[in-house]
Amino acid sequence: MRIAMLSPIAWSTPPKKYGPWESIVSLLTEGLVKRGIDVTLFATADSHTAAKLHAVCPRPYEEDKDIIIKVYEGLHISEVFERAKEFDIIHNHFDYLPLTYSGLVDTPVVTTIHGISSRKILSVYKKYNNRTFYVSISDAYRCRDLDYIATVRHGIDIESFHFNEKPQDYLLFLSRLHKDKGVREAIEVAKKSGRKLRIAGFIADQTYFEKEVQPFIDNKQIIYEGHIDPEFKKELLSNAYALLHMINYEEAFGIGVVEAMASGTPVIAMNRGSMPELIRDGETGFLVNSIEEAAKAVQKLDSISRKTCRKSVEKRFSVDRMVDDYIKVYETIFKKCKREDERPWGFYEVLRQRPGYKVKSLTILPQGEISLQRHFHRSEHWYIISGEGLVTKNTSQIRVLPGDSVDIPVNEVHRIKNIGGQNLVFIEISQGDYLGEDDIERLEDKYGRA
Ligand SMILES: O=P(O)(O)OC[C@H]1O[C@@H](O)[C@@H](O)[C@@H](O)[C@@H]1O
Repeated sequence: MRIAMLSPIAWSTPPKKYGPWESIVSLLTEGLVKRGIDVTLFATADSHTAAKLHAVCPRPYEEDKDIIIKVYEGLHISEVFERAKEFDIIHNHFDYLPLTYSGLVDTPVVTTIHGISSRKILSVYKKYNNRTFYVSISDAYRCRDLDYIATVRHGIDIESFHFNEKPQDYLLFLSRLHKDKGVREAIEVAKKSGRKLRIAGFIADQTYFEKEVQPFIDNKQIIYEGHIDPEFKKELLSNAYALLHMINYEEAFGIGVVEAMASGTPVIAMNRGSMPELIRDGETGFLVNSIEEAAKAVQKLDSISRKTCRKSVEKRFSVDRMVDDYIKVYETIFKKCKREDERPWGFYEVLRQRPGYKVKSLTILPQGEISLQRHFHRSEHWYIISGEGLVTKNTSQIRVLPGDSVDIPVNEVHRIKNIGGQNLVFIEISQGDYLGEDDIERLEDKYGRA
Protein backbone atom coordinates (compact mmCIF):
# COMPACT_ATOMS: atom_id res chain seq x y z
CA MET A 1 0.00 0.00 0.00
CA ARG A 2 1.35 3.44 -0.94
CA ILE A 3 0.39 6.25 1.42
CA ALA A 4 0.92 9.97 0.90
CA MET A 5 1.08 11.54 4.37
CA LEU A 6 0.29 15.25 4.29
CA SER A 7 1.60 17.01 7.39
CA PRO A 8 1.09 20.67 8.30
CA ILE A 9 4.00 23.09 7.74
CA ALA A 10 3.50 25.25 10.83
CA TRP A 11 6.21 23.16 12.53
CA SER A 12 8.60 20.49 11.33
CA THR A 13 7.67 16.80 11.46
CA PRO A 14 8.42 15.82 14.18
CA PRO A 15 8.36 19.27 15.84
CA LYS A 16 11.40 20.53 17.70
CA LYS A 17 9.32 21.69 20.68
CA TYR A 18 5.59 22.27 20.22
CA GLY A 19 3.42 20.94 17.36
CA PRO A 20 0.85 18.29 18.33
CA TRP A 21 -0.45 17.58 14.80
CA GLU A 22 3.06 17.22 13.36
CA SER A 23 4.04 15.05 16.30
CA ILE A 24 1.20 12.57 15.66
CA VAL A 25 1.95 12.56 11.91
CA SER A 26 5.55 11.67 12.71
CA LEU A 27 4.69 8.83 15.11
CA LEU A 28 2.20 7.40 12.62
CA THR A 29 4.56 7.72 9.64
CA GLU A 30 7.49 6.06 11.40
CA GLY A 31 5.20 3.33 12.76
CA LEU A 32 3.86 2.56 9.27
CA VAL A 33 7.36 2.47 7.77
CA LYS A 34 8.38 -0.04 10.47
CA ARG A 35 5.51 -2.25 9.30
CA GLY A 36 6.89 -2.15 5.74
CA ILE A 37 4.30 0.28 4.36
CA ASP A 38 5.45 2.59 1.58
CA VAL A 39 4.93 6.14 2.92
CA THR A 40 5.82 9.47 1.32
CA LEU A 41 5.80 12.25 3.88
CA PHE A 42 4.94 15.74 2.65
CA ALA A 43 6.33 18.09 5.31
CA THR A 44 8.82 20.93 5.82
CA ALA A 45 12.33 20.34 4.45
CA ASP A 46 13.89 20.26 7.94
CA SER A 47 11.72 17.26 8.91
CA HIS A 48 13.20 13.87 9.80
CA THR A 49 11.72 10.57 8.67
CA ALA A 50 12.49 7.03 7.58
CA ALA A 51 9.77 7.49 4.91
CA LYS A 52 10.42 9.29 1.61
CA LEU A 53 10.38 13.01 2.39
CA HIS A 54 8.90 15.38 -0.18
CA ALA A 55 9.30 19.03 0.78
CA VAL A 56 8.83 22.40 -0.86
CA CYS A 57 8.63 24.55 2.27
CA PRO A 58 12.18 25.04 3.63
CA ARG A 59 11.28 25.75 7.25
CA PRO A 60 8.21 25.83 9.52
CA TYR A 61 6.35 29.11 9.05
CA GLU A 62 5.95 29.48 12.82
CA GLU A 63 9.75 29.61 13.11
CA ASP A 64 10.46 31.78 10.08
CA LYS A 65 8.28 34.82 9.65
CA ASP A 66 9.72 35.43 6.13
CA ILE A 67 7.75 32.46 4.90
CA ILE A 68 4.49 33.66 3.40
CA ILE A 69 1.99 31.18 4.76
CA LYS A 70 -0.52 31.23 1.89
CA VAL A 71 2.17 30.80 -0.76
CA TYR A 72 3.71 27.78 0.90
CA GLU A 73 0.39 26.22 1.87
CA GLY A 74 -0.61 26.31 -1.82
CA LEU A 75 2.73 24.94 -3.03
CA HIS A 76 2.85 22.24 -0.36
CA ILE A 77 -0.70 20.92 -0.84
CA SER A 78 -0.59 21.01 -4.65
CA GLU A 79 2.51 18.76 -4.64
CA VAL A 80 0.55 15.91 -3.06
CA PHE A 81 -2.43 16.22 -5.36
CA GLU A 82 -0.30 16.51 -8.52
CA ARG A 83 1.32 13.19 -7.55
CA ALA A 84 -2.00 11.64 -6.47
CA LYS A 85 -1.87 8.80 -9.01
CA GLU A 86 1.27 7.42 -7.36
CA PHE A 87 -0.60 6.68 -4.13
CA ASP A 88 -3.37 4.37 -2.98
CA ILE A 89 -4.46 6.78 -0.26
CA ILE A 90 -3.77 10.40 0.60
CA HIS A 91 -3.86 10.89 4.37
CA ASN A 92 -4.54 14.54 5.12
CA HIS A 93 -3.56 16.04 8.48
CA PHE A 94 -3.59 19.59 7.10
CA ASP A 95 -7.04 20.70 8.16
CA TYR A 96 -9.70 21.66 5.59
CA LEU A 97 -7.78 23.29 2.72
CA PRO A 98 -6.64 20.04 1.00
CA LEU A 99 -10.29 18.93 0.85
CA THR A 100 -10.85 21.53 -1.86
CA TYR A 101 -8.46 19.57 -4.12
CA SER A 102 -9.97 16.16 -3.36
CA GLY A 103 -12.64 16.39 -6.06
CA LEU A 104 -9.95 16.73 -8.71
CA VAL A 105 -8.24 13.39 -8.12
CA ASP A 106 -9.30 9.73 -8.11
CA THR A 107 -7.08 8.74 -5.19
CA PRO A 108 -9.17 8.45 -2.00
CA VAL A 109 -8.48 11.08 0.64
CA VAL A 110 -8.78 10.38 4.37
CA THR A 111 -8.65 13.33 6.73
CA THR A 112 -7.87 13.14 10.41
CA ILE A 113 -9.75 16.05 11.93
CA HIS A 114 -7.27 17.17 14.57
CA GLY A 115 -9.27 20.24 15.50
CA ILE A 116 -11.99 22.51 14.18
CA SER A 117 -10.74 25.99 14.99
CA SER A 118 -14.09 27.62 14.21
CA ARG A 119 -17.56 26.45 13.23
CA LYS A 120 -17.16 28.70 10.19
CA ILE A 121 -14.84 26.17 8.53
CA LEU A 122 -17.44 23.42 8.89
CA SER A 123 -18.98 24.33 5.53
CA VAL A 124 -15.86 22.94 3.81
CA TYR A 125 -15.99 19.70 5.79
CA LYS A 126 -19.71 19.39 5.00
CA LYS A 127 -19.18 19.94 1.27
CA TYR A 128 -16.71 17.04 1.05
CA ASN A 129 -18.53 14.75 3.47
CA ASN A 130 -19.57 12.26 0.78
CA ARG A 131 -16.40 12.47 -1.24
CA THR A 132 -13.73 11.90 1.43
CA PHE A 133 -13.33 9.92 4.64
CA TYR A 134 -13.11 11.52 8.07
CA VAL A 135 -11.40 10.17 11.17
CA SER A 136 -12.18 11.69 14.55
CA ILE A 137 -9.57 11.65 17.30
CA SER A 138 -12.11 11.03 20.10
CA ASP A 139 -15.79 10.14 20.20
CA ALA A 140 -16.46 13.43 21.95
CA TYR A 141 -15.10 15.32 18.98
CA ARG A 142 -17.51 13.97 16.42
CA CYS A 143 -19.56 16.62 14.72
CA ARG A 144 -23.19 15.66 14.10
CA ASP A 145 -23.15 17.04 10.55
CA LEU A 146 -20.33 14.77 9.38
CA ASP A 147 -19.87 11.05 8.77
CA TYR A 148 -16.78 9.28 10.06
CA ILE A 149 -15.07 6.10 8.99
CA ALA A 150 -13.54 5.61 12.47
CA THR A 151 -12.37 7.13 15.72
CA VAL A 152 -8.62 6.72 16.13
CA ARG A 153 -7.29 8.05 19.42
CA HIS A 154 -3.69 9.23 19.36
CA GLY A 155 -0.83 7.07 20.53
CA ILE A 156 2.41 8.25 22.13
CA ASP A 157 5.96 6.90 22.26
CA ILE A 158 5.50 5.52 25.79
CA GLU A 159 9.07 4.24 26.18
CA SER A 160 10.43 7.76 25.80
CA PHE A 161 8.55 8.90 28.93
CA HIS A 162 10.37 8.14 32.18
CA PHE A 163 8.09 6.38 34.65
CA ASN A 164 8.62 7.74 38.15
CA GLU A 165 7.00 6.32 41.23
CA LYS A 166 8.39 8.93 43.67
CA PRO A 167 7.36 12.38 42.48
CA GLN A 168 8.22 15.79 43.90
CA ASP A 169 5.53 17.96 45.46
CA TYR A 170 4.68 20.36 42.61
CA LEU A 171 1.58 20.50 40.45
CA LEU A 172 2.17 21.03 36.74
CA PHE A 173 0.48 22.99 33.98
CA LEU A 174 1.81 21.93 30.58
CA SER A 175 0.22 23.26 27.42
CA ARG A 176 0.05 26.41 25.36
CA LEU A 177 -0.72 29.41 27.56
CA HIS A 178 -4.21 30.33 26.45
CA LYS A 179 -7.57 30.86 28.13
CA ASP A 180 -8.88 27.60 26.59
CA LYS A 181 -6.26 25.60 28.44
CA GLY A 182 -7.20 27.03 31.86
CA VAL A 183 -3.86 28.39 33.13
CA ARG A 184 -5.60 30.90 35.39
CA GLU A 185 -7.79 28.12 36.81
CA ALA A 186 -4.73 25.95 37.46
CA ILE A 187 -3.18 28.82 39.43
CA GLU A 188 -6.31 29.06 41.56
CA VAL A 189 -6.31 25.31 42.24
CA ALA A 190 -2.66 25.53 43.33
CA LYS A 191 -3.39 28.48 45.61
CA LYS A 192 -6.45 26.82 47.17
CA SER A 193 -4.58 23.60 47.83
CA GLY A 194 -1.41 25.35 49.03
CA ARG A 195 0.79 23.63 46.45
CA LYS A 196 3.58 24.79 44.19
CA LEU A 197 2.60 25.11 40.49
CA ARG A 198 5.12 24.91 37.67
CA ILE A 199 3.78 26.30 34.38
CA ALA A 200 5.36 25.32 31.06
CA GLY A 201 4.41 26.03 27.46
CA PHE A 202 4.53 28.82 24.94
CA ILE A 203 2.47 31.98 25.29
CA ALA A 204 -0.29 31.62 22.73
CA ASP A 205 -2.13 34.78 23.82
CA GLN A 206 0.06 37.59 25.12
CA THR A 207 -2.82 39.73 26.48
CA TYR A 208 -4.27 36.80 28.40
CA PHE A 209 -0.82 35.97 29.76
CA GLU A 210 -0.14 39.53 30.93
CA LYS A 211 -3.55 39.90 32.57
CA GLU A 212 -4.36 36.45 33.96
CA VAL A 213 -1.04 34.68 34.49
CA GLN A 214 1.92 37.03 34.87
CA PRO A 215 0.63 38.86 37.97
CA PHE A 216 0.62 35.56 39.90
CA ILE A 217 4.11 34.44 38.97
CA ASP A 218 6.27 34.86 42.08
CA ASN A 219 8.78 32.13 41.18
CA LYS A 220 8.18 30.61 44.62
CA GLN A 221 4.71 29.12 44.58
CA ILE A 222 3.81 29.92 40.95
CA ILE A 223 6.72 29.39 38.58
CA TYR A 224 6.88 29.94 34.82
CA GLU A 225 9.41 27.66 33.08
CA GLY A 226 8.95 29.09 29.56
CA HIS A 227 8.61 27.33 26.21
CA ILE A 228 10.50 24.19 27.07
CA ASP A 229 12.17 21.51 24.95
CA PRO A 230 10.99 17.86 24.87
CA GLU A 231 13.64 16.58 27.30
CA PHE A 232 12.81 19.11 30.00
CA LYS A 233 9.12 18.43 29.38
CA LYS A 234 9.66 14.73 30.13
CA GLU A 235 11.54 15.57 33.32
CA LEU A 236 8.80 17.94 34.50
CA LEU A 237 6.11 15.38 33.71
CA SER A 238 7.70 12.48 35.54
CA ASN A 239 8.53 14.47 38.68
CA ALA A 240 5.13 16.17 38.98
CA TYR A 241 2.72 15.25 41.75
CA ALA A 242 -0.16 15.79 39.32
CA LEU A 243 -0.98 17.53 36.05
CA LEU A 244 -3.72 20.19 36.14
CA HIS A 245 -5.77 20.37 32.96
CA MET A 246 -8.57 22.83 33.78
CA ILE A 247 -9.72 23.36 30.18
CA ASN A 248 -12.39 25.87 29.25
CA TYR A 249 -13.43 24.18 26.00
CA GLU A 250 -14.36 20.83 24.53
CA GLU A 251 -10.83 19.64 23.83
CA ALA A 252 -10.61 17.03 21.07
CA PHE A 253 -7.73 15.14 22.67
CA GLY A 254 -5.06 16.00 25.25
CA ILE A 255 -1.68 14.59 24.28
CA GLY A 256 -0.09 16.12 27.40
CA VAL A 257 -2.69 14.35 29.54
CA VAL A 258 -1.69 10.97 28.14
CA GLU A 259 2.03 11.80 28.37
CA ALA A 260 1.60 12.71 32.04
CA MET A 261 -0.10 9.38 32.82
CA ALA A 262 2.65 7.53 30.88
CA SER A 263 5.15 9.15 33.26
CA GLY A 264 3.10 7.88 36.20
CA THR A 265 1.58 11.31 36.89
CA PRO A 266 -2.17 11.44 37.57
CA VAL A 267 -4.25 14.16 35.93
CA ILE A 268 -6.92 16.40 37.40
CA ALA A 269 -9.00 17.64 34.49
CA MET A 270 -12.26 19.38 33.81
CA ASN A 271 -14.87 16.80 32.88
CA ARG A 272 -15.47 17.93 29.31
CA GLY A 273 -14.50 17.18 25.72
CA SER A 274 -12.39 14.04 25.37
CA MET A 275 -11.24 13.99 29.02
CA PRO A 276 -13.54 11.10 30.08
CA GLU A 277 -12.09 9.05 27.20
CA LEU A 278 -8.54 9.63 28.43
CA ILE A 279 -8.74 9.66 32.23
CA ARG A 280 -10.26 6.87 34.34
CA ASP A 281 -11.87 8.83 37.17
CA GLY A 282 -10.44 7.72 40.53
CA GLU A 283 -7.93 5.39 38.83
CA THR A 284 -5.62 7.53 36.71
CA GLY A 285 -6.73 10.95 37.98
CA PHE A 286 -9.91 12.88 38.68
CA LEU A 287 -12.57 14.42 36.47
CA VAL A 288 -13.88 17.58 38.11
CA ASN A 289 -16.46 20.29 37.41
CA SER A 290 -15.02 23.27 39.28
CA ILE A 291 -11.91 24.78 40.84
CA GLU A 292 -13.21 23.74 44.28
CA GLU A 293 -13.59 20.12 43.20
CA ALA A 294 -10.12 20.21 41.70
CA ALA A 295 -8.62 21.54 44.94
CA LYS A 296 -10.37 18.72 46.84
CA ALA A 297 -9.06 16.20 44.31
CA VAL A 298 -5.50 17.35 45.05
CA GLN A 299 -6.00 16.07 48.62
CA LYS A 300 -7.02 12.64 47.28
CA LEU A 301 -4.06 12.16 44.92
CA ASP A 302 -2.28 9.69 47.20
CA SER A 303 -5.05 7.19 46.48
CA ILE A 304 -3.97 6.99 42.83
CA SER A 305 -1.39 4.35 41.90
CA ARG A 306 1.22 5.82 39.57
CA LYS A 307 1.81 2.31 38.16
CA THR A 308 -1.87 2.09 37.16
CA CYS A 309 -1.51 5.40 35.28
CA ARG A 310 1.40 4.02 33.25
CA LYS A 311 -0.33 0.65 32.62
CA SER A 312 -3.49 2.35 31.45
CA VAL A 313 -1.52 4.28 28.80
CA GLU A 314 0.39 1.17 27.73
CA LYS A 315 -2.92 -0.57 27.15
CA ARG A 316 -4.81 2.21 25.42
CA PHE A 317 -2.48 4.81 23.93
CA SER A 318 0.53 3.10 22.36
CA VAL A 319 1.79 4.05 18.90
CA ASP A 320 1.32 0.42 17.87
CA ARG A 321 -2.38 0.56 18.68
CA MET A 322 -2.73 3.82 16.73
CA VAL A 323 -0.87 2.36 13.73
CA ASP A 324 -3.07 -0.78 13.84
CA ASP A 325 -6.19 1.39 13.87
CA TYR A 326 -5.04 3.47 10.89
CA ILE A 327 -4.04 0.37 8.90
CA LYS A 328 -7.60 -0.90 9.42
CA VAL A 329 -8.94 2.43 8.13
CA TYR A 330 -6.66 2.28 5.05
CA GLU A 331 -7.66 -1.32 4.31
CA THR A 332 -11.35 -0.47 4.52
CA ILE A 333 -10.90 2.49 2.17
CA PHE A 334 -8.67 0.46 -0.15
CA LYS A 335 -11.37 -2.20 -0.52
CA LYS A 336 -14.14 0.36 -1.01
CA CYS A 337 -12.25 2.29 -3.69
CA LYS A 338 -10.37 -0.42 -5.58
CA ARG A 339 -10.21 0.41 -9.30
CA GLU A 340 -9.17 -1.57 -12.32
CA ASP A 341 -6.49 0.92 -13.36
CA GLU A 342 -4.60 0.45 -10.09
CA ARG A 343 -2.25 -2.50 -10.33
CA PRO A 344 0.29 -3.98 -7.91
CA TRP A 345 3.06 -2.72 -10.21
CA GLY A 346 1.67 0.86 -10.50
CA PHE A 347 -1.23 2.22 -12.51
CA TYR A 348 -2.43 3.14 -15.96
CA GLU A 349 -4.61 5.82 -17.49
CA VAL A 350 -6.67 5.43 -20.66
CA LEU A 351 -5.94 8.51 -22.75
CA ARG A 352 -8.15 7.65 -25.72
CA GLN A 353 -10.28 4.75 -26.81
CA ARG A 354 -11.96 4.35 -30.20
CA PRO A 355 -13.14 1.27 -32.14
CA GLY A 356 -9.99 -0.59 -33.18
CA TYR A 357 -7.43 1.24 -30.98
CA LYS A 358 -6.73 2.40 -27.46
CA VAL A 359 -4.03 4.72 -26.06
CA LYS A 360 -2.86 4.35 -22.48
CA SER A 361 -0.10 5.75 -20.33
CA LEU A 362 1.38 3.21 -17.92
CA THR A 363 3.45 3.98 -14.82
CA ILE A 364 5.51 1.17 -13.32
CA LEU A 365 6.89 1.93 -9.88
CA PRO A 366 10.51 1.10 -9.00
CA GLN A 367 10.96 -2.71 -8.76
CA GLY A 368 7.51 -3.22 -10.31
CA GLU A 369 6.87 -5.48 -13.29
CA ILE A 370 3.83 -6.50 -15.27
CA SER A 371 2.95 -10.18 -15.58
CA LEU A 372 4.60 -12.37 -18.21
CA GLN A 373 1.69 -12.44 -20.62
CA ARG A 374 0.24 -12.51 -24.10
CA HIS A 375 -2.85 -11.17 -25.86
CA PHE A 376 -4.94 -13.01 -28.43
CA HIS A 377 -6.70 -10.03 -30.00
CA ARG A 378 -4.37 -7.06 -29.85
CA SER A 379 -0.88 -5.95 -30.79
CA GLU A 380 0.89 -3.28 -28.76
CA HIS A 381 3.35 -0.50 -29.42
CA TRP A 382 5.20 0.98 -26.42
CA TYR A 383 7.04 4.31 -26.42
CA ILE A 384 9.20 4.97 -23.35
CA ILE A 385 8.79 8.42 -21.78
CA SER A 386 10.88 8.19 -18.60
CA GLY A 387 12.73 5.71 -16.42
CA GLU A 388 14.63 2.56 -17.27
CA GLY A 389 13.03 -0.76 -18.19
CA LEU A 390 13.82 -4.32 -19.13
CA VAL A 391 11.53 -5.78 -21.77
CA THR A 392 11.09 -9.52 -22.29
CA LYS A 393 9.94 -10.54 -25.80
CA ASN A 394 9.69 -14.32 -26.11
CA THR A 395 13.18 -15.46 -25.04
CA SER A 396 15.06 -12.18 -25.60
CA GLN A 397 15.53 -9.28 -23.18
CA ILE A 398 16.02 -5.63 -24.17
CA ARG A 399 16.97 -2.68 -21.94
CA VAL A 400 14.85 0.38 -22.79
CA LEU A 401 15.33 4.09 -22.06
CA PRO A 402 13.33 7.27 -22.88
CA GLY A 403 12.81 7.58 -26.65
CA ASP A 404 12.99 3.80 -27.26
CA SER A 405 10.02 1.90 -28.58
CA VAL A 406 8.94 -1.75 -28.65
CA ASP A 407 6.44 -3.62 -30.83
CA ILE A 408 4.55 -6.61 -29.47
CA PRO A 409 2.61 -8.60 -32.04
CA VAL A 410 -0.56 -10.58 -31.19
CA ASN A 411 0.30 -13.81 -29.32
CA GLU A 412 3.87 -12.77 -28.41
CA VAL A 413 4.91 -13.50 -24.82
CA HIS A 414 6.09 -10.28 -23.19
CA ARG A 415 6.77 -8.40 -19.98
CA ILE A 416 8.28 -5.07 -18.89
CA LYS A 417 10.08 -4.46 -15.61
CA ASN A 418 11.21 -1.21 -13.97
CA ILE A 419 14.95 -1.60 -13.30
CA GLY A 420 15.66 2.05 -12.37
CA GLY A 421 15.18 4.12 -9.26
CA GLN A 422 12.36 6.31 -10.63
CA ASN A 423 8.97 5.62 -12.14
CA LEU A 424 9.00 3.97 -15.56
CA VAL A 425 6.42 5.71 -17.74
CA PHE A 426 5.46 4.66 -21.26
CA ILE A 427 2.70 5.24 -23.76
CA GLU A 428 0.98 2.22 -25.22
CA ILE A 429 -1.04 2.08 -28.43
CA SER A 430 -2.94 -1.16 -28.75
CA GLN A 431 -4.72 -2.20 -31.92
CA GLY A 432 -7.09 -5.09 -32.52
CA ASP A 433 -10.66 -6.33 -32.78
CA TYR A 434 -11.05 -6.59 -29.00
CA LEU A 435 -9.31 -4.28 -26.51
CA GLY A 436 -10.78 -5.33 -23.15
CA GLU A 437 -8.49 -5.78 -20.12
CA ASP A 438 -9.54 -9.44 -19.87
CA ASP A 439 -7.65 -10.31 -23.07
CA ILE A 440 -4.55 -11.11 -21.01
CA GLU A 441 -3.22 -14.59 -20.51
CA ARG A 442 -0.91 -14.34 -17.48
CA LEU A 443 1.81 -17.00 -17.64
CA GLU A 444 3.83 -15.85 -14.64
CA ASP A 445 3.27 -13.11 -12.08
CA LYS A 446 5.29 -11.76 -9.16
CA TYR A 447 2.06 -10.70 -7.43
CA GLY A 448 0.35 -14.11 -7.60
CA ARG A 449 -2.26 -13.24 -10.26
CA ALA A 450 -1.22 -15.91 -12.84
O1 LIG B 1 -1.48 -8.16 -16.13
P1 LIG B 1 -0.78 -6.96 -15.63
O2 LIG B 1 0.55 -7.26 -15.04
O3 LIG B 1 -1.62 -6.14 -14.69
O4 LIG B 1 -0.46 -6.03 -16.90
C1 LIG B 1 -1.47 -5.44 -17.65
C2 LIG B 1 -0.89 -4.57 -18.73
O5 LIG B 1 -0.12 -5.38 -19.59
C3 LIG B 1 0.46 -4.73 -20.71
O6 LIG B 1 1.12 -5.67 -21.51
C4 LIG B 1 -0.61 -4.07 -21.54
O7 LIG B 1 -1.46 -5.04 -22.09
C5 LIG B 1 -1.43 -3.14 -20.67
O8 LIG B 1 -2.45 -2.61 -21.45
C6 LIG B 1 -2.00 -3.89 -19.49
O9 LIG B 1 -2.69 -2.98 -18.67
